[in-house]
Amino acid sequence: MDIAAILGAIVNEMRGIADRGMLPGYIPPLTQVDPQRFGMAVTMADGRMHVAGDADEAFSIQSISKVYALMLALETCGDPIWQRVRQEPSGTAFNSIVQLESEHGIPRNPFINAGALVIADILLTRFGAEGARARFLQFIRDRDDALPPIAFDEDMARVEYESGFRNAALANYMRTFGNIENPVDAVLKQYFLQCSVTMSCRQLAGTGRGLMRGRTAEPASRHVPTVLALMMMCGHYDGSGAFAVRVGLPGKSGVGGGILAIVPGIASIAVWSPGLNAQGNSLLGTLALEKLVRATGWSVFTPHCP
Ligand SMILES: NC(=O)CC[C@H](N)C(=O)O
Repeated sequence: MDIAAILGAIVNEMRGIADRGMLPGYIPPLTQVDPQRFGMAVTMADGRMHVAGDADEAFSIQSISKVYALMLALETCGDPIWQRVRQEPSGTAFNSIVQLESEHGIPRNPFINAGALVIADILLTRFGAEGARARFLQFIRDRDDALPPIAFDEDMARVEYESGFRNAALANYMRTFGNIENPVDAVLKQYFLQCSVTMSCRQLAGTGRGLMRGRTAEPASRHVPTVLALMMMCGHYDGSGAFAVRVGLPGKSGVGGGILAIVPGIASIAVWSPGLNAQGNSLLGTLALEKLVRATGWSVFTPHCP
């Protein structure tokens, strides 16, 4: 299968599409990004990397960071984290507050904002403020040591901190149920820093290698199947069902327009197109993944031999 040719064709097709979705107006720096940008990268289990379009341009990974935060929390704090965040799809927007009241401050899953705030709180309790920042960044860097340095975008984190009233409300509300242990301020700072990490598609696909669990990959974490199951069910918020139907891969989106998708045992895929659909997921990113999966037969719901 000629993955490079498939990616090249998809990039060409995407260039010609006029409706590129909406930029997220509530995070001002993200409205400055050129919606014409489009990149894709695929890392295969044998280590080969294929890239196309703007695959080396760094973008804000935003909620894709929730995957790494969850993995770090699972690997360092283990299954007790599931007492504070559940494993169920929410069916609500990424920043929704409605379920928290009737569900006593326990978020549905770690990929909606409320759940990710709890995970940030867990990391803060475990490592302290300085330690949690450092461990988080190191954890991503350790996913692929061939990568150029990955960093926080401190300006992005500050802007979100100054205007993130909804996230502040979520954290304060959960604190009233005792499900946030640290000062809300510190939790928000940790969460926004995590969201602010910038990476290119090439880097993002590289950091997904551990989730792909290719035959040549390093020993996989026992938590990988859990993380992939949650990505499939919850990785696109109230668009997760449609994403599973259209693409058929565990994936995680961010409002920066990136999506990380995993073909277990076969490939780690990153796509970036800044315009979003109504659920806040990359409009063309989703379409491109649909096309890639159709061309390769990589949906986990399609029988295939690696
Ligand atoms: N879906 C997302 O990427 C949301 C992340 C963003 N930092 C927020 O908290 O709103």
